Amino acid sequence: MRSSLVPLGPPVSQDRVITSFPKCYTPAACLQLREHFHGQVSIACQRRSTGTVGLRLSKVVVVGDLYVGKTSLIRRFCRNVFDRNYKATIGVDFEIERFEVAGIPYSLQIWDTAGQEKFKCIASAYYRGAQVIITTFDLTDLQTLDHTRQWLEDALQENEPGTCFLFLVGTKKDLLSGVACEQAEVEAVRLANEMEAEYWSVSAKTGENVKAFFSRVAALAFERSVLQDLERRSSAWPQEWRDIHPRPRTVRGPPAWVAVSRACIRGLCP
Ligand SMILES: Nc1nc2c(ncn2[C@@H]2O[C@H](COP(=O)(O)OP(=O)(O)OP(=O)(O)O)[C@@H](O)[C@H]2O)c(=O)[nH]1
Ligand SMILES: [Mg+2]
Repeated sequence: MRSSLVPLGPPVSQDRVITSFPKCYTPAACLQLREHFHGQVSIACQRRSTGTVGLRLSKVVVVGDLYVGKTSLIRRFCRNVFDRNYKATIGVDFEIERFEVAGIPYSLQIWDTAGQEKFKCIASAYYRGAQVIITTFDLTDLQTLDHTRQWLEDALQENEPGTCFLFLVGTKKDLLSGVACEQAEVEAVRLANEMEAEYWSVSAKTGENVKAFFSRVAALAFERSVLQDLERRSSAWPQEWRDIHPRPRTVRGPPAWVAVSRACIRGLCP
């Protein structure tokens, strides 16, 4: 069903509509194995009770060494183009990508940062407030994988602990044969687990896994945004109502405090 909450601009294109929870790349390095939305999120979406989630932009920051293919990955996803010529990113750039997730409009603001050392101080000023950090490396150059720890550390430093989803992405998958790719992936999966990140291999040149990857990012970020919104709204209940009616673990029907407030409006409360 199309959402009635689309706030701005033309309708979301059909290939940005996410109805079922996208699968991970490999269960060996996966942020969550569920293949459906969290129960509370599904119910909130069905009821169109997702608060301001549809009106906000969730920030995604892409970091990694120069030349690993950050810009190419973002341009493949957002514009469906690939340029074989290298043009270094100077500082930062961003794209806004609109989705519809479980019937609710949802937007990602995807920040492309410079990998060159001389631009790092400009780029790092934009790490703050990230909901998702995507750390990238080149599958054909495992030195760039070694550097991902530092990139991640720098990005995490600007954010509150535990507030970001982390992804580790190997780029240029088209340049590796089956066995070489598998070997690189074993290393990467090991590191992803240490980082508590989800692992993906992609190719901006062929487009392999690019849409699946960003759909996964959007679905996970959306789900967390809705859960946070539900949490925020329920913790905004007046304290005395929360004492009498503890927050329900699952949203079935209007929450308890709605019934209480309706009763109060009708003059039935003490
Ligand atoms: N074969 C192949 N080449 C790629 C792929 N992705 C990027 N490239 C090439 O790798 C080079 C660097 O790509 P960019 O996307 O500009 O790299 P970047 O990480 O944004 O670099 P900085 O902006 O300097 O940090 C370019 O020549 C791209 O054409 C890919 O998936 N396959
Ligand atoms: Mg770039």
